[in-house]
Amino acid sequence: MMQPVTPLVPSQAGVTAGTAADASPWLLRPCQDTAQQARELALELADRLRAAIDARGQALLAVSGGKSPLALFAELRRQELAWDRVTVLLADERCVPDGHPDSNGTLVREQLLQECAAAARWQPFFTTLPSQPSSDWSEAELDCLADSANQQLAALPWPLDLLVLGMGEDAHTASLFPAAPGLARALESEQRVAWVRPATAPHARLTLTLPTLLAARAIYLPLSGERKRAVFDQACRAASAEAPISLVLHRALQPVQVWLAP
Ligand SMILES: O=C1O[C@H](COP(=O)(O)O)[C@@H](O)[C@H](O)[C@H]1O
Repeated sequence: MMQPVTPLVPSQAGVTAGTAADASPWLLRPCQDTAQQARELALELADRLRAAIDARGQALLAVSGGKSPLALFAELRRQELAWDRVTVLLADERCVPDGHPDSNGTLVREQLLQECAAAARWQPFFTTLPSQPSSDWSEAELDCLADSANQQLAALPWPLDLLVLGMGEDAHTASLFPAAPGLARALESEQRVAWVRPATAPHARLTLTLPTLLAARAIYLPLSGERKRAVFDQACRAASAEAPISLVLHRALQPVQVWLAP
């Protein structure tokens, strides 16, 4: 059944529910611009981390890579909280060596784990990779890498306290890419991590699986730009593996908080 498209009508708090009929509606937060989005989202994420630490003595934070989160990371790393009780990991990683310009892990270490946030514990998906480029890796090699990541991550205090997602203009989120080899397993696996080999983007990837994403205690999706807004509007209509972000929006255990900037 088609879901109604969510109108953007801010409530008094500036947050609106996604759909009245949806069991886990997303929440919309309109922002004036990306600077305000980053500033206010960082304050909210810091409050969430403090609350998790108060409740459970520690916090598990997963962040996304790509180009969008730079302003958010610059604001978040300055927030004063008990960062030494926070473990930071990625929602997804490109299978490239540490220091590569496309490495999400390098981005997080250089842009987020600085200033106050330098005290956080960093949990990478991998530390070493096969020597040839990931485009040449066999499925057995990718299985091996995902198995090793699952072992590394097994001892973390799941579920995620806080998950900050991104979204591509092809409706991928984390590294759940539409129609990609590996996607079917990443959507269903009971493991934390699976591999995906996107046809439309460089590098094989490791990604948190859909069940792992959906179980997060809080999920934020900051978006900006008309093209991403159009993709998001489409994803609101129905849950479909052709638009993996829609699976998160429609099925997350907690309403996804979507922060929309022009
Ligand atoms: O490849 C990826 O893309 C998405 C979106 O990236 P952006 O550059 O459009 O912000 C990102 O969320 C994901 O972590 C990354 O690996």
